[in-house]
Amino acid sequence: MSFHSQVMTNFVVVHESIDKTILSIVGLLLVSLMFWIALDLLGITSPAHIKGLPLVPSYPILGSLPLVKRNSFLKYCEWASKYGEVFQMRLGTKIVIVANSFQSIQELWVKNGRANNSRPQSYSFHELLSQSKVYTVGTTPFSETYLRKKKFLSYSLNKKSIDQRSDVIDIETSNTIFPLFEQSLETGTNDFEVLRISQYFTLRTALIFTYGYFMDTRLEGRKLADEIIDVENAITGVRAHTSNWQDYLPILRWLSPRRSKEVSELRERRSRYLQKFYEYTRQKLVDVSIHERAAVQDCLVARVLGSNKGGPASNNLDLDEITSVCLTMLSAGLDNTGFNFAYCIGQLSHDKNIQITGLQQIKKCYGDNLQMAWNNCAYDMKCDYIKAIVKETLRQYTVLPVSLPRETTKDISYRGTIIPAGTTMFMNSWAGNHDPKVFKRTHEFIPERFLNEDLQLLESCEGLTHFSFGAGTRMCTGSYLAFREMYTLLCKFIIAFEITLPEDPEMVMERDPVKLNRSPEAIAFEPRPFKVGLRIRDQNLVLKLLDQYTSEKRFLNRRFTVAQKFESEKTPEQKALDTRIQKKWDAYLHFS
Ligand code: HEM
Repeated sequence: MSFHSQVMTNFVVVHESIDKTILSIVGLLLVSLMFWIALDLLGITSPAHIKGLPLVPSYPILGSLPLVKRNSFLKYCEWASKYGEVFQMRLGTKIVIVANSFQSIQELWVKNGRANNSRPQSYSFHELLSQSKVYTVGTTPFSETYLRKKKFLSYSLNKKSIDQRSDVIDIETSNTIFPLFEQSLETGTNDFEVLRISQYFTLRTALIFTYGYFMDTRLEGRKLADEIIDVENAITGVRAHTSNWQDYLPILRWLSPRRSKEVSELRERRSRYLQKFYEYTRQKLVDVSIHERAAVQDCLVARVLGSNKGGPASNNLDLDEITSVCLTMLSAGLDNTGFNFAYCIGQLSHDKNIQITGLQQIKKCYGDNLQMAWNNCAYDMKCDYIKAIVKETLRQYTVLPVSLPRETTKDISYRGTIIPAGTTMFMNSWAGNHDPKVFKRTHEFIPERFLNEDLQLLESCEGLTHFSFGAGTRMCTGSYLAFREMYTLLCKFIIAFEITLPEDPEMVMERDPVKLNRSPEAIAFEPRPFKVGLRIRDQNLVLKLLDQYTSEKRFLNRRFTVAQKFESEKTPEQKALDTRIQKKWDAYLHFS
């Protein structure tokens, strides 16, 4: 046999043996899969169902996962009309209950609030993203640490605390609108994208409340602001309820290393800016200059670190808990408030009448001098019509169409069925907010549905009127802040501009939140890019406001002038504190 044919023969033999090995592995996998399916169909590996609640269609092993990957809330609405307003579904190894009507949500979330008060842990979010076990307050399961963080945050975000810091909202809403004036006056531009603008606003406000950090998103702060918005936005993808299959099928965790890498990169990027801000505040607090300390003394971190005595339990928080609270402040409203506000302005660009009534009602509350209205709206929230527009935006848009998931900590008795402790529950807030039994012409944008004939808020509308902030014991802690931010920004937009459709028909906002959504697999509705026309109503008013703004800005710059303190000037106590906190951060962050 020639050398060549010898090599060929060996090659064929080796090849055949590899083929056989592959075939045997594939065969083994197939047999195992069949065996697994058989066990599953016999109910041996499938999770136990809850007796007495309708169970929706599902596949072996996967359950309903393939059916609810995109726009799950619409599938739930479809199933609710077939099987009943509350049903159970199987997601991989879990059973989940879904509530789909105004009444059933009230019953399961409000009436049974004490039993329905924890959060389930998910692999993607709690293990991959938050390896250091620092997650937001809203995703922390019910526990001692949750109660400590919640108590501190509730105190910081209650009506009284926010009322005391209305000046921040006042200034930052002006900081949002004045650049639009300037751009409009200088370049004659009318068409603007409001989404990023409102995200910058929410971020700046959160940074001041949390760290006493003033960010100029027009200039040097923009790059960092974009980084934060992008990271937080990518993280909402990781938090999606039903599109991360590895959360429900542990076997898939072995098969998705790429996802793990992406998630750990997000975690590191997030850690970097959290540390930067925390360091900023800490440095300012030990500064000898009164001005430097004054700039940060009212913020949350200052309260925790003890320079400001106000607030309960603040000294009991450890570093992980402080980080969790700060993270919550930064991330919880960023997309939610920004997306809602952008949607609201997009709606108004379609509806001139709402703007005309809005302006009339603002004048009715504050008099014809609109400068007065501009200067006061952040402090007194007097105009019910504007409140109704904000409420209708929250209801109609329902930025989290399926609210944050819950886990029961006690048994719940629901219409003859026992829902055991440890069950995961989804609130279909989209369905609750569009329940035709409660909201007539439910898919239309009608602020008047919350008002009486005199355009005053209906008494029944002072309380829980929609589920966009959730409901019950774990309802959104930042709802008052978010509402006030949206109210003030909206008042000022209506005072300043006539809001029209943009010149480019391609950029007109789609009014249906479902069609407008660019990421049907994510936890939140995220509007596709759109523009609105913003035409200045009254140039004289704008000039007066700009004048006032320039002097306010000068005042602010004086108050918060940044001056770096030299290490050599620090007292030994200040240095010791620095080292102690730095050590903790190093241990926590493991920076590359
Ligand atoms: C329009 C803006 C916002 C919307 C639509 C929104 C919506 C929600 C929803 C649906 C929940 C889950 C509630 C539940 O399980 O019943 C939640 C929880 C929470 N939100 Fe918001 N949120 C907004 C803004 C904010 C802001 C600005 C903050 C703080 C700065 C905040 C802080 C929280 C916290 C701490 C929780 C967790 C509450 C807990 O688990 O005890 N939210 N939010």
